[in-house]
Amino acid sequence: HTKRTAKDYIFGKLIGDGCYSTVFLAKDIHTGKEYAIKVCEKSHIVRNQKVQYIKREKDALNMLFNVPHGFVKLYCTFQDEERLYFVLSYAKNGELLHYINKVGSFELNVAKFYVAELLLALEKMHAKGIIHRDLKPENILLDENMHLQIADFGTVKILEPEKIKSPTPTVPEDQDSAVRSRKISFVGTAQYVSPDLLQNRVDTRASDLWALGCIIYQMISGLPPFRASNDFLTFQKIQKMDYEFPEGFPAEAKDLVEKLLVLDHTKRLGSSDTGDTYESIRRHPFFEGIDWENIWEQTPPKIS
Ligand SMILES: NC(=O)Nc1ccc2c(c1)=C(Cc1cc(-c3cccc(C(=O)NCCN4CCCCC4)c3)c[nH]1)C(=O)N=2
Repeated sequence: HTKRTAKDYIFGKLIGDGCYSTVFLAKDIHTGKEYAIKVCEKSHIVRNQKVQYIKREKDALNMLFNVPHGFVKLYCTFQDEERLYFVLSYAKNGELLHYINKVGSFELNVAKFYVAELLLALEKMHAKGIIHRDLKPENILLDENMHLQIADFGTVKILEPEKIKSPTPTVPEDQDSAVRSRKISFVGTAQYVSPDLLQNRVDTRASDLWALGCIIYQMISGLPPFRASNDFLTFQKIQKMDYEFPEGFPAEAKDLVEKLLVLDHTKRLGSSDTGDTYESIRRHPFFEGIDWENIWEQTPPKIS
């Protein structure tokens, strides 16, 4: 069909809001299909020097379009005088955070299921050299069948092809700075940002593995491990590894979290895995009983 414009959609409720974008539920007037349309104000993007982030988001989403499960899809983009539009999958059941807050904390079988789907999605993303850098329960969505979809690729780093296979971290220079300085102009959401990103300005796939550890902790306890009244104090807690497990936190989950929340990113579980799967994480006893080959076809356990 011809290039879409905003006139091809009926815009509905606001379903997401960020510093540089607003996400609306929208219906395609020709097909009746529902989408999430992410709208970015051009002037705001340019003024805040975020053009690179928008380009990387589109590249990452295009790289992931043919991965059948685990990610929102980018169907098309268009623009008008003032705005950029990304037509994305509508994950009808919204944010994982909503469910964690609604039930307080997940039962172990529910946490195990969603952590396994999240790990499979991370494997696909990292195998293509895409580091998300802002994984958190707000960016993890649930589709109409309650399967997981990672959203918001506005913070990604895309490794050059020659660096994709290397198990060692990427060199400190960052795509965010024009010169090969060690400054990283981007840091994710305080509660989930890795110490390596905070300290020596290196963001690698292991940064996402740190966030995975934080998300597992939060699914089971209801709150992220590192939290304080402001971001600076949160960063301090992260760098001092100042967190503890609540009474009754399941032993296997505790062991897995402790193997992911490791200050040295080269020693994090999975950091030394070289293939396209995190075998050392898949083998952990926490995942006992997970059917890795068929999980996307299974009916997710009820969140209650
Ligand atoms: N920054 C980004 O890129 N953000 C994005 C990108 C893509 C995207 C995205 C965000 C989405 C966010 C989203 C938000 C919601 C949502 C928000 C608020 C309410 C509801 C809602 O009521 N859904 C109906 C089912 N609910 C589910 C939750 C319990 C009550 C009943 C959905 C659904 N999907 C989405 O579906 N697709």
